[in-house]
Amino acid sequence: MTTVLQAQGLGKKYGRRWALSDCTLEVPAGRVVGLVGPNGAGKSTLLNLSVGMLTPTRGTIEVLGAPAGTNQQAKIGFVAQDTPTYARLNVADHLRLGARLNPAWDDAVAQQRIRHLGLDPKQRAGRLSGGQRAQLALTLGIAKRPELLILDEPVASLDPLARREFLQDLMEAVAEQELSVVLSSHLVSDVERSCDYLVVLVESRVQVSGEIDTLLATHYRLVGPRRDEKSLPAGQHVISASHTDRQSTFLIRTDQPILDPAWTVSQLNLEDLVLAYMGRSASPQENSRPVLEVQR
Ligand SMILES: Nc1ncnc2c1ncn2[C@@H]1O[C@H](COP(=O)(O)OP(=O)(O)OP(=O)(O)O)[C@@H](O)[C@H]1O
Repeated sequence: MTTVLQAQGLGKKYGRRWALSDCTLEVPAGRVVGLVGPNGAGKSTLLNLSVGMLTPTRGTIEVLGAPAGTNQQAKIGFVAQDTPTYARLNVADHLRLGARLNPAWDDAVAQQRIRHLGLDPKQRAGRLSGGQRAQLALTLGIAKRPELLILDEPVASLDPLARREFLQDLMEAVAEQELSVVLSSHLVSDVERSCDYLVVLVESRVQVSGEIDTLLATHYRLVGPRRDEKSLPAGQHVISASHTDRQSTFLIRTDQPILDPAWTVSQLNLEDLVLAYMGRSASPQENSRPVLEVQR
């Protein structure tokens, strides 16, 4: 399997309002994918569609080679944004339930994580803190040993140390088993630390997707005398532009060497890159180039 998630013209409508519309996306297998985008971009809607919790209004979505929601439950781990647990069941009950429902359940991993987190097996989930509940839900997701683990803002409620440890656990799980991960996050630093593939979603549209190393190696900041963006060579795709009276700054994507000596050229870090693509929604009329043209 080369693709774990494939969406084509995918849309979801609530009443008259589109939560996601015309989303086209392909996620390769064996990656840790960071799904990033502003509030309301449609990330949770996309992830819920991918596990069959929602059904598309339009378009298609395939997960692990089959339409989303069709008999894939054993192969997919999903931790929703509100990290659902059963309030009246205790921690040990959750592990027992996990073992009962999941054929590939790894009890040693589950027990070890619970011990390491210092969670009391007899504590009811309803009495855990928000962060502890998130840790319990994440433990269930990892111990299930899925082929694909989908996490909707998994670390949002964790303290910084717990966040780092969780991402470390996740990377270990990825290294040990053939696991693909898609996680949404607002924290670019966490994406940088744990993901090797990036998808930026803005207003339902994939603005850019690709291997993070490749993206970083092909994006540049050009600063130099004021220029019109139309004067740039055809292979230099402008992601954002800003001008003063005498100076222009362009964030561009290109595979080719930048030969013009008028430019001071620097590479972007991941945060610059993400923010540049997130900013493209602010002026859609200027952003007339089709999104996929800037994908590799
Ligand atoms: N159940 C619902 N009913 C009506 N509108 C909804 C519902 N769920 C989501 N929406 C709308 O769909 C759009 C996309 O929401 P979604 O939760 O997918 O975004 P998101 O990218 O996950 O945002 P955030 O980063 O804030 O979690 C938003 O405008 C939201 O208001």
